Amino acid sequence: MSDSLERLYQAVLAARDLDPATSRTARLFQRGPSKMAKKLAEEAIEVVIDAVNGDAPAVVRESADLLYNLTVLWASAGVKPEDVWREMERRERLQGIAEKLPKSARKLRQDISKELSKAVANDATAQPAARRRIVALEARGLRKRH
Ligand SMILES: N=c1c2ncn([C@@H]3O[C@H](COP(=O)(O)OP(=O)(O)OP(=O)(O)O)[C@@H](O)[C@H]3O)c2ncn1[C@@H]1O[C@H](COP(=O)(O)O)[C@@H](O)[C@H]1O
Repeated sequence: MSDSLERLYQAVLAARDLDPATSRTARLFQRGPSKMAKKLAEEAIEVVIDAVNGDAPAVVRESADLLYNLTVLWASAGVKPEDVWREMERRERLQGIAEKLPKSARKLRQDISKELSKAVANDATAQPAARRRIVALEARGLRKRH
């Protein structure tokens, strides 16, 4: 799939400067990111409607339109397909690591990050409770890295 999207992305880049009268892509670039975003959102809704209606062939067609409009928006935003593949691979690795963590450790890390982000969100100095929560976490043997 990534090959097809990469070829489409290159075709979109090539069409960007064509005559808007004959190239939809050139017309989208001429009309700018808000028009691109509107078209992408419309296509996403069309995919949803066809999926809810159980119309698989229509989902296929609208998904192709959706991916086309997404690559146009990527090009406009300066995003390359490989940027997205890299992010997906990063998440895959994270998921892999998370799955390897023992449940207790993973749950504990989730508790810690929740507590610490709460403490950061509030003004920790003015919120003694937040400090107490962090101290409590430290007491559970989770020393800050120095
Ligand atoms: N992959 C696509 C592609 N997929 C979908 N579309 C267009 O996107 C539209 C999406 O369906 P819509 O129902 O929203 O379109 P519509 O009914 O015409 O509605 P409006 O957008 O006109 O309001 C369709 O009209 C398709 O023509 C595409 N247009 C171009 N490409 C490729 O983009 C490259 C550049 O082509 P040009 O834009 O024609 O230069 C080429 O490689 C093309 O194959």
